[in-house]
Amino acid sequence: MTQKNIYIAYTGGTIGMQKAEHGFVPVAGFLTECLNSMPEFFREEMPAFVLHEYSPLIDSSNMSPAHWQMIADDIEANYDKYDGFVILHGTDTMAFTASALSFMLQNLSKPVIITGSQIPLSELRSDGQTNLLNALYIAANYPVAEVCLFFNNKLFRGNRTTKAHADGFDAFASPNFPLLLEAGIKIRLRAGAIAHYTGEPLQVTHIHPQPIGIVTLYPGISNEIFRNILQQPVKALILLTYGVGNAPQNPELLQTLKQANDNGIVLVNLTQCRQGRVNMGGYATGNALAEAGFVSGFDMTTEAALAKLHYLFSKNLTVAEIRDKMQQNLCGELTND
Ligand SMILES: NC(=O)C[C@H](N)C(=O)O
Repeated sequence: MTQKNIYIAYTGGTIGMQKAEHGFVPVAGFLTECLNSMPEFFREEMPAFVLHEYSPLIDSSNMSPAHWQMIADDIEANYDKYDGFVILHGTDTMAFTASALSFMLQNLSKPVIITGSQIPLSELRSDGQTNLLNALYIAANYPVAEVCLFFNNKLFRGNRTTKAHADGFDAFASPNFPLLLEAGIKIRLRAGAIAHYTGEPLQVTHIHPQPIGIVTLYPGISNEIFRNILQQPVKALILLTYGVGNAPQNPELLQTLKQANDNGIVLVNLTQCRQGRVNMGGYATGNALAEAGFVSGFDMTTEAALAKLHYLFSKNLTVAEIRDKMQQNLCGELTND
């Protein structure tokens, strides 16, 4: 069997960091040096790989849509030369990048796996080696052709993930979608499907940063907050509602929201619960939001909804089309049936 060849796009994050005066920071060249000193990465069962280090390397708290574009363009430029792609990324905004790339990279017939670590690769007890080693091995041997996130022995659908633990190794969760694959003593495919070549070329959508508001409801929230956030140039509001999509039936608040909708702002209802989905027909308090113009985000994560809005607003679509597509399942990001 010919050895597979994997492209690693190294954007930064804890995995390649070193301790500095004010805390951990990424250091150019350091990760390659660490990897070269670890024979496990060069065993014959492992795929060949090249590592492309970005400059500057960043803590993922500094990620922006321009970086998502840089990663998507990098994959596109190297797409035909490699069997799969691993993106090394900080954990803080990994779920946002995974979600954005899932919309930006259409017709994938090769795996794109994002991973990183909670402890730098060079430190004692690092989770970086397991995460990267497995991501490379899975990209070569279990090529699930979608944007995935690998962490703590679990392969997730990228646009279903959220960072769920600030300082544990089990840092990611996919509350509304099963694992694609589990790496125990045996590697077992769960909801993931192994890639088959579709013949369709990769299609990359260019996205532009969009002004989008996100508000979490809480008892007593004032209408002033909404009036402020719904000013120009905001194009969409994600409201993190109670339970299955409920909000207080405050006439002034509902009028502010309805006015925003009439002004062409896309209003998306997501639940602030960790798991489950929005059903605005469940209670009068949810129905009032539907009447004000809210569309249901069903069981999307906030990360996926935000990335999807960026994606849709970057295409030449009308507001009505965007509202419509927010409720459709475009690439496995939501369940609406
Ligand atoms: N574990 C990590 O990678 C956290 C780091 N602050 C980052 O997101 O880049």
